[in-house]
Amino acid sequence: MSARPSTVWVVDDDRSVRFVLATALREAGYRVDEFGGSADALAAMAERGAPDLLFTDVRMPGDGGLVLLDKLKAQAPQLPVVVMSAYTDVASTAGAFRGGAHEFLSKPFDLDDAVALAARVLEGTTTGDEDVATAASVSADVDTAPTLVGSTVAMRTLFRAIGRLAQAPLSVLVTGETGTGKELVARALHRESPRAGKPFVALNTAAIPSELLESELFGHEAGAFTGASKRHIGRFEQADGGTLFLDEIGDMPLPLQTRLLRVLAEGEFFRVGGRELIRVDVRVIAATHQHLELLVADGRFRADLLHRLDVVRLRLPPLRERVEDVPQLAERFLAAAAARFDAPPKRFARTALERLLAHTWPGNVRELENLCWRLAALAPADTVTAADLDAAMATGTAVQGGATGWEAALATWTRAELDAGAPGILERARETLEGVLLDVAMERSGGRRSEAAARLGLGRNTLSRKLGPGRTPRT
Ligand SMILES: Nc1ncnc2c1ncn2[C@@H]1O[C@H](COP(=O)(O)OP(=O)(O)OP(=O)(O)O)[C@@H](O)[C@H]1O
Repeated sequence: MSARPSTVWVVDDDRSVRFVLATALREAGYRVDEFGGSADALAAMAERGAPDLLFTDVRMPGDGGLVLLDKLKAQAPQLPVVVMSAYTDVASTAGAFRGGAHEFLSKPFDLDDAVALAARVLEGTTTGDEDVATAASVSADVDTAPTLVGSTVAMRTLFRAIGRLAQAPLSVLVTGETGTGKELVARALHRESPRAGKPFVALNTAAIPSELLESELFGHEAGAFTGASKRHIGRFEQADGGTLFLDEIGDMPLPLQTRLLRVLAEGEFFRVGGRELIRVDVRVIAATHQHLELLVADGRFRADLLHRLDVVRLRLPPLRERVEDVPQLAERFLAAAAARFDAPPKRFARTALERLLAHTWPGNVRELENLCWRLAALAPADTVTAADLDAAMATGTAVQGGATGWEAALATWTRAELDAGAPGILERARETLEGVLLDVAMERSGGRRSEAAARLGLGRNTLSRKLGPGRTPRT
């Protein structure tokens, strides 16, 4: 530290936060002033000039921290400002970075981290993000895509990175297992970027036959190949001015990788069969669940393309590494399902929640989301029990192809019925299921209705009604 101790200001309406942070900073040798709100800080600045560093809370009576940030940046553009907030979602962090924040500190924070951050900023050793942080201002959100949920350290760190990266026109490679939210991250990067008003175009490389991929990406002219009756505008052109999300990039055939690399380097291309040179301004975000370095070593992915796409890498942790986020995610999904079904949201019983936390989530967030939608539709009561959960998980496994026994048979039957466009599938399935249960229970109870009813957990009258006077057993 230089001879003159650096001055640090702490602006927060919460006296205890202010006190502990100021004390820790003083102990580290800084000259610290505390302010209970934006107005006091601005008045002090008018009087004695800017400090070397300023920490500010976001939500405060009067002007909030982001308005303060705006005013500070107008008066002292070089002043590094650290924004502190308990609101760590992408929109808040991106809002802070857009306003020119130097860093974002999630509350509650570790005091040592805050002091270390102050030291890094004051010694000018933060990562050179200043240019990024003070870059372009942006229009309001236009995309209403679902927001990323998560409050584990891993996710907060990710949100901060998204907030920061959204402002820079860099290529980003998003890695993570299937269903971890890679596309959602790409959408958030777009939504918070200066490109938000322009298109976000997604293309799943693995889902398109390789012979069609080139024209899907770059378009074609009429007559370019058999079946090309009309001109087709490719995804690159559709995304002009905006963001192109290339999912499963590891599945792109090698010849197309070569072409993509050239387009990325030159920013221009010909449509398939075309003569007009097309120029586009597109930010590319690629995603993969594969280990691209291994594909490179195998000769299946171009190293130079990897370098071009991988300017910044965001890794999405699998859900099993952040199970603390499961309850919050589940609540979000149950609420979304309830809104769709126009019903009150269901809640999890404690035992059900414990089961969710113990599960390993091979399908990650998508698996949890699907499970919640099934529960919202199928669990009978407002509270989801562990038994409801077991039943819904078994169905899920059947659907994902890992089931054995009757769930697998049911899944096969359902597929066949759906493919055949058969009507009333659920009703027929219910009737069949119930019929089998009743018949087998009667068989095992030697035809005694009261016993069969008791063993099934039904009232005797209900069973009688369901069996009817002359019903023929199915088994
Ligand atoms: N953190 C999150 N908060 C809320 N929803 C999420 C989150 N992560 C994922 N989801 C939801 O889970 C589903 C799967 O996410 P997404 O499609 O982004 O995953 P992905 O990693 O791109 O999957 P794949 O590799 O299979 O394409 C989506 O419906 C998405 O909205």
